[in-house]
Amino acid sequence: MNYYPPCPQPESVIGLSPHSDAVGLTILLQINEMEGLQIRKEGLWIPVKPLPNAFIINIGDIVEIISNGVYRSIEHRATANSEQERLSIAAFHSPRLTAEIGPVPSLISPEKESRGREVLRRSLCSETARQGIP
Ligand SMILES: O=C(O)CCC(=O)C(=O)O
Ligand SMILES: [Fe+2]
Repeated sequence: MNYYPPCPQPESVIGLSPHSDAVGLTILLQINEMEGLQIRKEGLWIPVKPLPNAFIINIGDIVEIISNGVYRSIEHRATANSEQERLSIAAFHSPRLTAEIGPVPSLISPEKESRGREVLRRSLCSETARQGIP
C-alpha cells in the first residue's frame, strides 16, 4: 500500500520517484480517487485519471523482456498534492524467483534482438531501483 500525505508544497517534492516495475504485471487500485499517478509518454508526464472501482494493469519489465518489447514497461511516478491524502494499493505479480526469464524465441529476429539486457540496464540504473522499490 502506498500512502501520500497532503503536502503544503507539492511542487517541491515527489510522491514516488520515476521507475518502471521490475515485475511481470502490477494490478493497481487508486483507492480514494485522488489524482497523482503519471506515466511518461514521449517525454511528457501524463496523469492517469482514477476511475471508480477500476484497476490499472501495468506491464512490468519481465513482460517487456518475455514479449521482446511488443509490450513496454511504462515509466511512471506519483506526485503529491496539497489538498488531500492519496492512497493506492499495488499488487505485484511475477514468475517464481528461480525462473529463467527470456524472450519468446519466435519474437527474436535479426532486426529485433533480445531486449533483456536493455531492460535490465534501465532497471538497474533507475533511481528507485537503487532505493529498493519494485
Ligand atoms: O501510487 C501509485 O499510483 C503508484 C504506485 C507504484 O507505482 C508502485 O507501487 O510501484
Ligand atoms: Fe510502480
